[in-house]
Amino acid sequence: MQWTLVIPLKPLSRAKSRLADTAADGVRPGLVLAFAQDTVAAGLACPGVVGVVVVTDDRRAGRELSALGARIVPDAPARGLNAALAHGAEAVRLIRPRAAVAALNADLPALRAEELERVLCAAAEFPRAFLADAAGVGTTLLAAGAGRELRPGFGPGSRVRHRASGAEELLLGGVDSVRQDVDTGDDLRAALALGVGPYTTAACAGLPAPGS
Ligand SMILES: Nc1nc2c(ncn2[C@@H]2O[C@H](COP(=O)(O)OP(=O)(O)OP(=O)(O)O)[C@@H](O)[C@H]2O)c(=O)[nH]1
Ligand SMILES: C=C(OP(=O)(O)O)C(=O)O
Repeated sequence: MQWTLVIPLKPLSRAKSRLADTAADGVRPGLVLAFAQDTVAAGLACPGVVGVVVVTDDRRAGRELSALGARIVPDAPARGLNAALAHGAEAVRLIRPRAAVAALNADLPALRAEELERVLCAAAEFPRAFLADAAGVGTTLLAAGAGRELRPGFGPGSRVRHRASGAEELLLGGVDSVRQDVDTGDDLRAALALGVGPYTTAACAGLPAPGS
């Protein structure tokens, strides 16, 4: 199965507020952009991925991520994360009505293409499927096969919501890079331990050691 990823991204100046202790206001937007660049680059490097759509109103992010090969869709609904994801999936299916779509957070700086490939192969066995985040309470990926509505229920505690929605939980091991979202300084330290991509490596060079 060939997947189109739908990646939501808040305006950089407002994103990742929980990283304020780790990255000051002046540098946090660049760090958030770097997370998104590493996420998009790994997504595009995944053999099962035919395209990446980023739903964002941020002009700088739009420019940089489209230079990597993503298609940028404005966050026209402006009604939060799940409305943005539903809108992105619709934009994909206006062009390819039978597209399989997978929503993926933009904060996965350690994402590895081969691990994403394993998750998408597993998701292809079900009409809808999701992967829980490293903390075990949220979700990093929600997939919907051809002809299936995405029905995103992201946000705090989304793991139980996605399970209750009938999506299959993917209980795979060895896909830590797909689970490791970064909300806090501790998350960033965990992602650095897994090994982050080149954009985040460069953006972290000027930061104090996370958690110090
Ligand atoms: N397009 C769009 N993306 C969103 C919106 N809200 C959240 N996101 C993105 O959804 C993903 C998951 O959101 P969070 O992990 O809560 O990120 P965040 O809102 O930047 O983080 P905090 O400020 O710490 O809550 C990230 O990629 C965000 O950039 C929204 O209203 N529109
Ligand atoms: C968006 C989510 O949560 P967080 O803000 O913790 O990344 C989620 O897990 O659905």
